[in-house]
Amino acid sequence: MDNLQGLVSSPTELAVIAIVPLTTIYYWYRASSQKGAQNDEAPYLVSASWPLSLIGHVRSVFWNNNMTQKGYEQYRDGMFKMPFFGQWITVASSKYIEEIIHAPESSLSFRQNLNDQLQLELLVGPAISKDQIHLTLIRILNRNLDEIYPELCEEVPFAVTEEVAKGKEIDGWTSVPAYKTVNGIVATLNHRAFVGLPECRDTQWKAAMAKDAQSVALRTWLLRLFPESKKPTMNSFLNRFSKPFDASVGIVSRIINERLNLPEEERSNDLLSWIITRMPEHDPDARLICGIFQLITSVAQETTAMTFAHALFHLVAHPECIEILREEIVETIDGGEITRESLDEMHKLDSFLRETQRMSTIGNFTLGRTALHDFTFSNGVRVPAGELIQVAAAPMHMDAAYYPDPLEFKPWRYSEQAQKEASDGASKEATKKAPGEYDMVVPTATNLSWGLGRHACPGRWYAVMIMKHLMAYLILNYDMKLPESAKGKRPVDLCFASVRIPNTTATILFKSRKQ
Ligand code: HEM
Repeated sequence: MDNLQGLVSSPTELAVIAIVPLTTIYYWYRASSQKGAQNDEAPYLVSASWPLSLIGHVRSVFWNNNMTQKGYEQYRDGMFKMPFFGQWITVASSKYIEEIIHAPESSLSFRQNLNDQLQLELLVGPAISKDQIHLTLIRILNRNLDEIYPELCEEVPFAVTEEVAKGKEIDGWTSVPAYKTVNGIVATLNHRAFVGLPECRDTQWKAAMAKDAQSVALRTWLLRLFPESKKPTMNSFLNRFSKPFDASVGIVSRIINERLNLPEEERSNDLLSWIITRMPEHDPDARLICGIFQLITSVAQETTAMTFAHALFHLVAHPECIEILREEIVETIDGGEITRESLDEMHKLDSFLRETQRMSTIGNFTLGRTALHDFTFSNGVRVPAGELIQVAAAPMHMDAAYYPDPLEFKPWRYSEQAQKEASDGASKEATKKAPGEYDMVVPTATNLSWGLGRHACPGRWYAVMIMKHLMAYLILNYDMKLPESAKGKRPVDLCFASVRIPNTTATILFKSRKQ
């Protein structure tokens, strides 16, 4: 448990971590009552016998990364079963990726898994779980990136200055808790893109959204403890005390009314307006709008903030990269401002970010699918109906079969490879087949940070745009370094359940280069 020491930054985090062992025991109890695996299912990685499997359940929460890595190495081209939140999930190796992504939704369901993880049907209703309105909205977001970009450019200096100013002055540098700072900056940027001014800078709005995100996460956690048939009753019971999105529904109602009083072409061009436009004008359901808005904001927030904070820790742990990146940025913008086009020309920056994402993949698993009926892989392994399938993404990203010197941080791994292939006549054909294969935004069969196939993250263009711009801005405008006490070492991550969370308490020192 030493990877938790010094990493808990608030009583809420402590409370959540304290609840986890109890929940784990409950999940273990529930999973132990399931019937054992049959011969045609994947082999168990750890003992499934009662009561030994409790150890496996505890390990899958606190040492999930070690456990997944062990299974990956032991069943290299195969599959194994491991405990995960009250289930025994089947974890497949890279050999089966194609079968998973090409299986129809009616047999391996992405939606069912998303619904189970987030309890969307009960908390938001069928607009997301069945009608997939979030996908329509993110498609609109992608079409509007050119319009949103200038707003983000305007917001970045404000968000960075505001968050860095909260730090402590030490010898001419400002010391800030890095992950918290990144979270604050990303939240402001997302709110600027999703709801616009003035709300994106309004502390009341941000507090309401954060409170809703927390209470919805807690409600989801609670509902997942109950069998499917009991969940609606439990949800109605909990609704007597508080309803989902209670904190923001009042503010959202006010904004809806303000916007509906404007002709459509005068409403701000943001996520909230796009949602409102898709609701019946005479009776827009503010709570439903909050639910859809909150879902998209939450998935955008956690993922982007964690990925960026990991990258920032890699940057200060490899200070030699700062000057090289700065040179590329200065040369690319050539005395002007950072633009969307210039971001496309920053190949080293792109490569640096992709390498940090490879080494610090935020989720051990990806391509999660629920088997809606018994599903049999080409190797004859059967996954029973209702069970979850995952692919071990993080171990794959550290596998020498796919990445030479996988444990070494090679920031220019992708830009150099792309350059080599472009200048190598013999491989031009291959380059043509996979344009931009090494670009950060491109999911591949060996880089699963965005998933793969038809459910690959639809928000990745937006996320990459934000992360590249923000990193370029910070490198241009700030000197950054680790405090002496870190002794040049990248702060240790918190690996909890299947998530790799950036160190929540470590600090980074910032100094404005304008002074
Ligand atoms: C660095 C940031 C991000 C990472 C690493 C990330 C990663 C992922 C991954 C791994 C998946 C699952 C893919 C699969 O299993 O095949 C996913 C799905 C999804 N992501 Fe992201 N994501 C990020 C940012 C965002 C942003 C900014 C948005 C919204 C603006 C977003 C919206 C979604 C949605 C809606 C889905 C579900 C797609 C579906 O229903 O088919 N993500 N993301």
